[in-house]
Amino acid sequence: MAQTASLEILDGTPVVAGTAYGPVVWPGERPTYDVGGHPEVPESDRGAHQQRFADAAATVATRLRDRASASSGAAAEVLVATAALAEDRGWIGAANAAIGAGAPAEAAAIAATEKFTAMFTKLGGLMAERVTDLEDVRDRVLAVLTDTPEPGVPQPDRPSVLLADDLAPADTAGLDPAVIVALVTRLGGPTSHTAIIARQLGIPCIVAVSGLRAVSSGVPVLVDGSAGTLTVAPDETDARELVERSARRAAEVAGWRGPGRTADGRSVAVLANVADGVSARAAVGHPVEGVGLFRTELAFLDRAQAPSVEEQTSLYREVIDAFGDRKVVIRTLDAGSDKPLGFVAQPAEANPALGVRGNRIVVSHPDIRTAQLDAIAAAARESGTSPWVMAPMIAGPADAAEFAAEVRARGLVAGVMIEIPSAAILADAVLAEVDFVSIGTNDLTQYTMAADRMSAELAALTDPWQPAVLRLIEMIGSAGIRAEKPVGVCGEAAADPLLACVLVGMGVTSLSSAPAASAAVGARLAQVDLDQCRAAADAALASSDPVAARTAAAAVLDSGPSAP
Ligand SMILES: C=C(OP(=O)(O)O)C(=O)O
Repeated sequence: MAQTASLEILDGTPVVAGTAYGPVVWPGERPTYDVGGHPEVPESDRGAHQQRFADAAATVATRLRDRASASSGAAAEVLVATAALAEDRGWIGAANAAIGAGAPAEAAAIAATEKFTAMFTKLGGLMAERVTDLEDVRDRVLAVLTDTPEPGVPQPDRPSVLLADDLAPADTAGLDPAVIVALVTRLGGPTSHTAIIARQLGIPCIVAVSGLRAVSSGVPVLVDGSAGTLTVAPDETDARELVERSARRAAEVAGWRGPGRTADGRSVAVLANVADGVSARAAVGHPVEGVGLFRTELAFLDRAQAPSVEEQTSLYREVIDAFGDRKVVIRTLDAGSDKPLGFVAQPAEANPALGVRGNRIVVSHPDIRTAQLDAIAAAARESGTSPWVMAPMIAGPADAAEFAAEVRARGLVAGVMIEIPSAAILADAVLAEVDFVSIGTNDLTQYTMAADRMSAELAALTDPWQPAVLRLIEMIGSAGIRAEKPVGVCGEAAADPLLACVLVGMGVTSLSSAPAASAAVGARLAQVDLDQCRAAADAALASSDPVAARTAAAAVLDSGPSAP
């Protein structure tokens, strides 16, 4: 818990952006049952207890399904999944076994749940996040068995902030965003059901906040879903102003249609990352100006045989056709490491992220790259367009020159990803060999920080705001300015509106990310001018850690466009 002169600020993991202010409400008490306080059930009554348990579980499942029918989207899916837990054969079987050994139905519900939650917790990750769901089912069954009210979230009489240890899907799915203006939980991760439904409802949300239990019902709090902070008893006028500012920003994002440019008119293409024709056609519905990264390997992950040139041509046509004459950047297969391809036979590697990955397969499988470039060239000819083509995992100018020669021999525009620190350090020499570069910040961060991008434990290290990563990006951006060649970013960093402005200040000319992020990025860029972006980049670069870099950049960017 951070503490300023008079304010307590709790930190957590940000899940849904937005700012909200209101008094705290906590969910009501869950039903209790004293397991030890009941005698063993005589054998003759055990059948009746098994029936009571089965009826109670069926009642809970039916109620959850009825609520699912009255909901939609993720909320409905989550409620159906929770109903299925109430009917789970393994869980019911464990309860029947406990009753068979003499436990009353109530104690059996508790024992069966304990057995499964222990197992889920041991498995960790997504399974561990299902513990809350099963405990909720248990409490609902207990409520039916003990004839007490169903547990759940209170209905406050004014807009309030809901705090909880964790919320069961059935609680979250029924929330009214007009009454519950923010959600903050002590437990849970960004993929928990609380998080999924908060996203669907658009309720600002933070999870994994320690110290939350010390905040009592009725205390006013300010929730910042972007920063992941909860401020206890803030100044009311300041808090309301921050909420209004956040609402204005949300409206600007909703209304942003592109094209990407700063307030003073510097064009920055806002592009989409896609995986195939389906995702490309979906991306067209967002305010994007084209495709900045077509991850071609994702279409072939389950294939044992290499796709033919014809099949590839038609896949590439689908993406090109979705965008008409707009820009499309196609990346050659990024095979290996976390994306192994069955048709790229590779001996087992002790350390695949540092192994034969991406463009490096050309040494052992030159025919695969040749076929892919031929297919891209055919798609370009057939569509009468000129897609840009780039290779992943390029270590330096020699790799870049070899790849560019192959691409240009087919009349296509040649570029490379910069995601290995060596290529960033040699950015001038790399740019001399190609027409453009695109920075893969996910891998650049992984390789710069020597931290596996898949590791939740190392999340603080795999943060693209790490000053060392920013320094490398700045080196690439400056090299692009000197070479007068485009420098894009196509990693997740391009989806962070604040970081996007910093990247532009470093010389980045296009930003490509999940299409859903495009409006927030474009709207933020439209609020700042290029000098501000440069000043924000300088402020971030002068910082010694990622949190300080973000704070310093935000201070510059939030100060409004610089004077003309
Ligand atoms: C865009 C990138 O590539 P990948 O597909 O490996 O995320 C990156 O590394 O930033």
